[in-house]
Amino acid sequence: MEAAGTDSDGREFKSPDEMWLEHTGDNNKKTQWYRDGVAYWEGVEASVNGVLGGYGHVNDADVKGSEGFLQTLLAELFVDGGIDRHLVALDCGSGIGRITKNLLIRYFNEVDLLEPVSHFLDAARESLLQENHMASDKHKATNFYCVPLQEFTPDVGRYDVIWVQWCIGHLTDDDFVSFFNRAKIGLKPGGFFVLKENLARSGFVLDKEDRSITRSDSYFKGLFSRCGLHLYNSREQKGLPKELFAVKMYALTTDIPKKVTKTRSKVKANRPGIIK
Ligand SMILES: C[S@@+](CC[C@H](N)C(=O)[O-])C[C@H]1O[C@@H](n2cnc3c(N)ncnc32)[C@H](O)[C@@H]1O
Repeated sequence: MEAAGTDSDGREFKSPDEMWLEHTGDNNKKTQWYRDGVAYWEGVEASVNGVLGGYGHVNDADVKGSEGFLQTLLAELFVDGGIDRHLVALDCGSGIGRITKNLLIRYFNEVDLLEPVSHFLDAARESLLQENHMASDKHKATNFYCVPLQEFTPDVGRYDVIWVQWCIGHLTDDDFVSFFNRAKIGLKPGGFFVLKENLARSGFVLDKEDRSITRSDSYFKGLFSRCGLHLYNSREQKGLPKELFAVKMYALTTDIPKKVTKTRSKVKANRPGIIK
């Protein structure tokens, strides 16, 4: 990966390798990088506005965009949109459980959440367990893991979908690749990843405040191929304020998937269904 990038002070780096070497080049620096990232979020209020960096009002557009993409994927990849399957998702870097609460819990029978910042995860647990109580036991938040992505290995074959949104920028390239390689074993046969992230126009932008990087589309594609992942589909998020980075959703599979064939008589039933 050779494209040049900048940091939030406008300093230029010739390549990501130059930047990674400077910030995470030995074990001490790397430990500090991850500590600083978590410390930043520990100082942020556990609210939608907090996890969205003061842009709480983009929540609805974000959820709508994600829902459209998820519906397409479920309809194309799972028989009858997965309606006859016990669907399980993992929400990575879940923050306060915004995505689980507004989207995943309606489509999946179980959702696990992974988040390294304990006051975010506590807020998620509180609001989702309340929902569990009110809803039928056919869909619920099940496990709450307080660990960072770079230290997490999922149970074998538990998940239909592993959702990774607005958190992978905290991981170095090597940890990005090893996370996805470990996480592959957590997918059921036919399961997939959704990665939803900000995009730099080219190269990368390092945010020195929260210790994260925003990668470009081609930077991501280089990493997907290092992970041995297949890019099944992608879609740009619409309706975000112009001053924000562009946002893209990627659906990634471990193999080239076969689209589910729909018979004529089943066409009507073949749409994604919300679990009731
Ligand atoms: C911008 S917030 C997004 C939260 C959530 N994904 C959402 O969209 O509402 C970034 C999240 O990444 C989490 N995070 C920071 N470092 C992480 C790491 N190493 N592994 C996993 N998550 C991390 C933060 O604690 C925070 O909850």
